[in-house]
Amino acid sequence: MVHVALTIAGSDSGGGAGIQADLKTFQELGVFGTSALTAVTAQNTYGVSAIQSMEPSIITAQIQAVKEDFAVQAVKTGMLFSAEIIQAVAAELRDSGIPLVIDPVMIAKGGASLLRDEAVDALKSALIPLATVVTPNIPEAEVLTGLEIKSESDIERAAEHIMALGAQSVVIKGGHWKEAPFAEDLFVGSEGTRFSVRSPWVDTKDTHGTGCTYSAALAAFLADGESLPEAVISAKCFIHAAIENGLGIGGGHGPTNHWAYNRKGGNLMEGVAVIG
Ligand SMILES: Nc1ncnc2c1ncn2[C@@H]1O[C@H](COP(=O)(O)OP(=O)(O)OP(=O)(O)O)[C@@H](O)[C@H]1O
Ligand SMILES: Cc1ncc(CO)c(N)n1
Repeated sequence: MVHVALTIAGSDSGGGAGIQADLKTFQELGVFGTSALTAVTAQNTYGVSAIQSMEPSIITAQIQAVKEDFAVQAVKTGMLFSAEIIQAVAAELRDSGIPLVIDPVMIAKGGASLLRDEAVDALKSALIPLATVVTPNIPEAEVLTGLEIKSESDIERAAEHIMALGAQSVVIKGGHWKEAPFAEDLFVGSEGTRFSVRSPWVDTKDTHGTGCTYSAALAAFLADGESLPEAVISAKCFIHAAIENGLGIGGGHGPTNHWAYNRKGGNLMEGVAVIG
């Protein structure tokens, strides 16, 4: 039977990030995509020009409508914007028993804020404790932990800190740490599981929506029954193929190529290595 995943995220009119990236990723991975829209952004590859968030009650209603009808096998959250929205989403996900990927989206590539400053506390206290896995980039990990991340040991410390907030596991994505020799993500799970997944850097400006696409792929592989460590590795393979085969559309930070993984053929792990 087909597996069902739910994304709770904002709309990116430019189609490279947000709910559009999530649904394209689910589709490519053979998972039936459902959605609860948290906000509408007017956005393209240059940046965000307007944001309108949804009323929490309509977000709750969307999640309930999906949950009442489908056996959802994985949920991911993206842009949540306000503390009220985070509380509404957390109330629907608490005790659901469904694997939950939290991408703690804060700032768009062009600098626009997708999460109000005062919502960070709600994210930490209400949502992160429900997470199967949290997937911050390095600036997001700094905001969540209050730590300054300058080295590999800082990344490890930040991961432990996020686990201490109650998350079952964390992936700290290395896409913003350009001085590192590889684009390397650290996974830390329960019972001491810890490894890194790395790929060569792709020299491109077309990285709009990499985090959304990555976390959607992670949710899709979980919905499909992969174990968490397997899904972390598979999601890296998906995003690496998507970045490596950029589409060259849009004048700013262009979107990634959601078709690339399926069109790759041969060894899907090519270019990706697991360390530790
Ligand atoms: N230039 C690159 N080359 C190869 N891999 C990359 C590159 N940039 C990012 N990645 C990988 O893409 C994934 C997403 O990481 P990143 O840190 O860019 O997320 P993000 O900042 O949340 O993305 P966004 O905010 O654009 O949605 C990670 O697996 C990271 O290692
Ligand atoms: C709607 C939306 N969600 C997430 C991101 C982060 O990439 C974005 N740019 N736009």
